[in-house]
Amino acid sequence: MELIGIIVNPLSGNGRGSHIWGEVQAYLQENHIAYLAKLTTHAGEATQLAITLIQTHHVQRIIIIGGDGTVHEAACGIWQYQKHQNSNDSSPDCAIAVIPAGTGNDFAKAYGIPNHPLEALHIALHAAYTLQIDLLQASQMQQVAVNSIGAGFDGMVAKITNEASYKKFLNRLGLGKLSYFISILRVFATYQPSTAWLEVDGLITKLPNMWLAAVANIPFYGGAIQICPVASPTDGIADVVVIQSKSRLRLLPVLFTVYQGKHTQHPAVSFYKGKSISIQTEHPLLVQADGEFAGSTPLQIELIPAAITVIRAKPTA
Ligand SMILES: Nc1ncnc2c1ncn2[C@@H]1O[C@H](COP(=O)(O)OP(=O)(O)OP(=O)(O)O)[C@@H](O)[C@H]1O
Repeated sequence: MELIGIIVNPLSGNGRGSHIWGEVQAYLQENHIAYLAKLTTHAGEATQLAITLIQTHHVQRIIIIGGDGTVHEAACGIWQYQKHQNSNDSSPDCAIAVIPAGTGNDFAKAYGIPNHPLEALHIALHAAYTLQIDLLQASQMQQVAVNSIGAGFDGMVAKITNEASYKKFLNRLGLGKLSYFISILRVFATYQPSTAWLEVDGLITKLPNMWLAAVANIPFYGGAIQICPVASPTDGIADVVVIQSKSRLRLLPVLFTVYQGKHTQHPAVSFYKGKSISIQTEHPLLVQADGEFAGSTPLQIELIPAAITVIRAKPTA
């Protein structure tokens, strides 16, 4: 019988992870499903937990109960393990699945995973649909991102959201996504754009008055903001979205259309595509990777094609 690895962030979604784990555990036990669960005890631990589950317990599937931050860490572990795997080792790659328990849950949304824990669990257990997804590797972080890496405005939003007391409060009310919107409004009121230089596959573009530059692997970030509607995790290419404006007021329409992905024609917004991306800035800007604060610019990002396997929901026609 296959042993299924499970990583739980009990604190994700302000305790939702712990609650969901109780429900999932009861189902697994009632149905005599073999599993090995590891609960995180501190930030950053899910990377090593994923490596241990694969290396020591030989799991071929890891289910994450948590938010995008925990998925990010576990994906780093799976990728690091696979990278150092002996090339003679023919054992199949370890797939990752998610039962969303976080605040934003953009990863789950991108792969059609429902919010209902047992429905998400069924998808993870049946594993009828899988995808080999690209990853974004940020060289200075020794990390990979599954969703996006962004600098500037969104780095600041990630930082203040993760520190905000209203995130906890809104999660308790089941309104966690609203916390990103509140942070966006807060940052929007005071953010000062600056000059940056974007290099995509060797082509350098100067970006005066840059608010943000985000490299996207999926269309969403920040709790279902459709920042880059055309981004695909399976096309072997990264999409870069840049927002530039001298005027704050001029960006208001972007703020209110970006949730539906209808900001793409706005003159302040531009898109690029490439595999090797660097972002240099006149002064260090905050960086987010999968919604977690991840240092500051400069950034060098490489796309790693078809790097890990994701268990997804049945694709809609
Ligand atoms: N036991 C723990 N104690 C403290 N921090 C933890 C623990 N386990 C994980 N973390 C950290 O919590 C951060 C957020 O976790 P996660 O993304 O799962 O939940 P979230 O913040 O509620 O959701 P989202 O990322 O969707 O906003 C991660 O950076 C992770 O490293």
